[in-house]
This record gives sequence, structure tokens and C-alpha cells, in this order.
Amino acid sequence: MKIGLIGCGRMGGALIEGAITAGLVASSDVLLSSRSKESAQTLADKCGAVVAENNSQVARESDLVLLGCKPYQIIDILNEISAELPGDTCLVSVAAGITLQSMEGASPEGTRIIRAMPNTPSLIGMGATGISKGSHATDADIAIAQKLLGSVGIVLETREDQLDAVTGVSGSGPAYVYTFIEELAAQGVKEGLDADDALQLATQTVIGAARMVEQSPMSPAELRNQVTSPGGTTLAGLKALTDSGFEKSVATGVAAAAARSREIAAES
Ligand SMILES: NC(=O)C1=CN([C@@H]2O[C@H](COP(=O)(O)OP(=O)(O)OC[C@H]3O[C@@H](n4cnc5c(N)ncnc54)[C@H](O)[C@@H]3O)[C@@H](O)[C@H]2O)C=CC1
Ligand SMILES: O=C(O)[C@@H]1CCC=N1
Repeated sequence: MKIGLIGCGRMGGALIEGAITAGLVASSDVLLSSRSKESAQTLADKCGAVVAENNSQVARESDLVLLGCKPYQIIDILNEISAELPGDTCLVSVAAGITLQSMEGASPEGTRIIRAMPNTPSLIGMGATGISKGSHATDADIAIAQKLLGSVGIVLETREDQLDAVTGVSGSGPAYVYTFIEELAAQGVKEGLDADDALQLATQTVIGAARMVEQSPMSPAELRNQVTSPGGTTLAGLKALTDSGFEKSVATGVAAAAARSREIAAES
């Protein structure tokens, strides 16, 4: 299988590096292009992939092309590569908010497109991705996209109208978790810990708690109860978190990201 990447930024780079590291594709079978050849070359130097002459070459020579550019660049790029489409190439867009309908409308009839919402932990094989199938994409296309994205994490096939929610929860989610870790560690320092120790403790706590949710038959609420002794420290901490609007903050954060995804769709 030959995989192409148009737009060698943070997300596209994470997926390609992750897929090569996972052994899904040989680096020599990966073709890259970006607006500046330098960013394609930087990624090629890191992962051994091949830099193409231009976006059209990537579209022409790949079985699957990942569109890793910014949402507002997607339609221009589809126009640019349309001479190579529909051809044999299946497109997978990771752009937030850009709908299958608008991508299909900007492509020749019959173009096979899959819309995906991954996240950056894909770089270390811990990604979480939602995918939806365009009207011309086949079951074989979904299978190949599942294989690619599944090589770097979990993949859930969802309805397209659920991808805004996927964006709010897992696409943008790593940034919320980094903020949480940052704050947990910062307060640890204020309470007297060394900065390195605080960051290590905060990070391991998030990893450990996430693994407990993943591996235990108990729900998050039941697991929380196990930590919370009557009259103890956790109860005091949880009450202060709730009184400060913790749950509401998380809910409004997810809602705002999902709303922004819908807004991008409406703008495009
Ligand atoms: N960063 C993240 O956590 C996630 C990003 N996404 C989506 O991934 C896409 C890329 O986001 P990032 O990687 O964060 O942005 P980025 O700015 O790091 O990457 C965009 C890349 O596209 C390239 N590019 C721009 N115009 C181009 C053109 N005409 N032809 C070829 N390449 C072109 C740029 O040179 C750059 O390397 C966005 O659509 C975003 O919605 C999706 C899920 C998570
Ligand atoms: O911030 C963004 O728009 C992209 C999409 C999801 C995560 N990053």
C-alpha cells in the first residue's frame, strides 16, 4: 500500500510517523508534500519517507492520501489535485469541520472520501479517531483507513454528524488533559513539591487513573468512590473542585470545541 500525505504539519506528521513506527507501511512507500518543501523535507528526514514534487504527484501515486492541511485549505487543494481524481486514490481528510458534502462538491463525481477526526497521541500509538464514510467510498476504503488509523490507536466509525462531538471530546481533548496536568503540577509546586517531582506525580496519576478506567469493570464514578474516604482529603478536594465549577468547565469546553467544529462547517 502506498500512502500519501498532503500537508506535513503536526497532525499529518503524527499519523504518518506513527504508521511507519507501527510497521503498517514502509517509509519508502510514503510520499509527502506540503506548501513549503522544507516542512515535507523535515518530516522525511525524521521518518524516511519520500518528498514528492507537488500535491498532484502525491494524489496520482498513492492508494490513500491523507489531507493533513488546515480546514480552510482543503477546498483549494481538492481543486489543485482534481485532475488526478477520482482515479484509484482514496482521500482521507482530518480537517476539523469540513464536511464530506463540501469535499465531494469540490471533487470530480465519484471521488472516494473519508472524513476522520484523529488526535495527536497517534504519534505514540495511543490515538483516538472517529471516521465517517463519504457517499462514494467503499467498504474496502473504510477498511484501509481503519487499518492506517488503527495502527496508531483506536478507531470508531461514527455518523458524520457525530464528528463534531468526537472533535470536542478526543480531537481537542489532549489539550484539556495537558492543561489539567499543568495545573495539577503547578499547585503541587505551590504546596511544596519540586517542579520535576510534581510533573512526574501529576502525569503518572493521569496515566494510572486512565488505565484504571480502561481495565477495571467499575465505572469512573465507582472508581472515584474508592478513592474518597468519608471525611477525608479527596472529599475535601472534590467538593472544592465542584464548588469552583470543575464539571461545568469541562462541559463548556467540550461544547465550545464541538460548536466551533459546526461553525467551520457552516463557513465552508
Ligand atoms: N493538531 C491536532 O491536534 C489535530 C488537527 N486536526 C486537523 O489536522 C489539520 C492540520 O492541523 P495541524 O497539523 O495542527 O496544522 P499544521 O499547521 O501543523 O499543518 C498544516 C500543514 O499543511 C501545510 N499546507 C498548507 N497549505 C498547503 C497546500 N496548499 N498544500 C500542501 N500543504 C499545505 C502546511 O505547510 C502545514 O505543514 C487541520 O485540518 C486540523 O483541523 C485534526 C485532529 C487533531
Ligand atoms: O484545534 C483544532 O482545530 C484541531 C482540531 C482538533 C484538534 N486540533
